Amino acid sequence: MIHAYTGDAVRAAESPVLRAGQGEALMRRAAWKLAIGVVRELRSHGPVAGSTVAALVGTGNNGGDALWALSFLRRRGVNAVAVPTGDRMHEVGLDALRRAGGRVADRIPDDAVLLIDGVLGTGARGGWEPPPVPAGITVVACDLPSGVDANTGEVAGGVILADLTVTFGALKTGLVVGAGAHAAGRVELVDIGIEPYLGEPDVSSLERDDALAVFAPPAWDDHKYRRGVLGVCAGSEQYPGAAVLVCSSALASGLGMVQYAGPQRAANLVLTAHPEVVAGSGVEGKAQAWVAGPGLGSDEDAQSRLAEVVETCVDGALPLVLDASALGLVTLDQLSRLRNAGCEVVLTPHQGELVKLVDRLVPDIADGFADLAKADPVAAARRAAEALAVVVLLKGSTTVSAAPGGRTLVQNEGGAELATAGTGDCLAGLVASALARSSQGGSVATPEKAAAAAWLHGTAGSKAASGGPFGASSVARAVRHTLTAR
Ligand SMILES: NC(=O)C1=CN([C@@H]2O[C@H](COP(=O)(O)OP(=O)(O)OC[C@H]3O[C@@H](n4cnc5c(N)ncnc54)[C@H](O)[C@@H]3O)[C@@H](O)[C@H]2O)[C@@H](O)CC1
Ligand SMILES: Nc1ncnc2c1ncn2[C@@H]1O[C@H](COP(=O)(O)OP(=O)(O)O)[C@@H](O)[C@H]1O
Repeated sequence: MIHAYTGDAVRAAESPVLRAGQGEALMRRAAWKLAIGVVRELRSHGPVAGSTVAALVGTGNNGGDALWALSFLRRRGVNAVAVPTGDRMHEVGLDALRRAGGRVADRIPDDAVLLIDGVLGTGARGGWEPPPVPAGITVVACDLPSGVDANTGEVAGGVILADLTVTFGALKTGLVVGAGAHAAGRVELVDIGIEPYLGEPDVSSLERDDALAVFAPPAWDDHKYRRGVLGVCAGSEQYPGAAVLVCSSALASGLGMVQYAGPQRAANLVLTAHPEVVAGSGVEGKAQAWVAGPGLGSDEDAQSRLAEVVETCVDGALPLVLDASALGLVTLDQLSRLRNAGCEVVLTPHQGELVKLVDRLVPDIADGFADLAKADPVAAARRAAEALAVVVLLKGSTTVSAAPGGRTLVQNEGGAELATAGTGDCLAGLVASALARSSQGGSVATPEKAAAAAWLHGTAGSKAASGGPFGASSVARAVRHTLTAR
């Protein structure tokens, strides 16, 4: 598990160290590690000594770090050039650079091979427009890319895209969410001694082993009813393929049985692709969890199919994943009955679906919610989870799993290749599989199960993408290979 903290929390953790008069020592420690990162980058492209490294230097301590790092690089024979972006620079850092033989210039030299971005760090406030950055130059961001909000990952104005971000003391939430995660490139966390003062993380990310533990292989004495039986209420005359995608990904993730409930045409397609699925038109059977929604449509038939699944889950206190069409149909009454029955409920909207859902079901928080969902998906997922009292898995370039009052997880495994029709259906099948598998016990919390599915989905998406452009069926296929590469 990886943990990240808001920029504000990291600044708060720094204050006891600052109060103890250790501010300059902290900065030098950070800058030393930044310089090591820069040397490694330089080495991977060519010689260190004799190369020119420039730094864009802002007015605060982020600029101070960059100036100190340049002074250390100067000692390795690097031509170190500070380019101020404001009307002042950190005095002690500037003095260190000058003493080491570095210089100040008003523009990035033409022969610079690497640029340190030391303009803005956790002290950035509001939008910002970056100065021009030469095309193709390697960029190493100091603490976080300038233009990224350390608390949320929002990029409100311009941003300097980094190849590598060397971040100090703790991962910031802004480095693991949305535009900030994209801008940061590779992220290297370095210890500077503030770690004991950090409190609870703001968000966490599951790593491979955490996710694979949720999708563990069967025990030697398992039988099919112990490996999880999933009921699938998806597909319609109009959208039969969604049913196949949900079943394909669920089967590929390893379950004891998949039961399909839906119209004949969709059932035929499911059975053609997967004869092992038990198909019928109703919900009777041995399902231990249900997924409802992909390709369901919004007509009366869709409503009554959803209602039937909800009643089945309420009666048996079964876990339920609501996706796609079901998000536009489910009522507050159904959600509260599911909660009261003790069902695990996970909603899996993308941004647009979440905004509509909130508009329809919790108008009290709808004002400004669309802007919030865009700027701060973590806050939006948390607010919706809180208001609806269920787990919300908000899909996007970063997928956020939020529980009311619980831990928030963010997963970034998949790339934009996943933005293709039907991949959401595959994810719904995986989330439901995680719930069905654990319906026989286990101690993993619901948001973690949803995040494990997002990990598996994103990793399978990246695997599929390595073979070229793909459609959603390839994601379902890649799920098996992701799990076998344990
Ligand atoms: N938190 C920590 O433990 C440590 C922090 N350090 C560094 O200190 C940084 C924070 O330093 P500061 O608090 O000085 O903040 P920053 O250096 O991030 O930014 C503050 C400066 O930028 C200006 N500024 C803010 N928003 C702006 C905008 N939108 N447009 C133009 N100018 C803007 C402010 O007026 C101020 O001069 C961290 O990111 C990190 O690089 C390190 O020195 C080591 C330890
Ligand atoms: N830019 C992106 N980067 C990474 N993953 C993405 C991106 N865009 C979409 N995805 C992922 O692709 C899936 C799309 O799901 P969804 O929007 O429900 O599509 P559909 O309904 O067509 O299946 C989600 O898992 C989402 O997280």
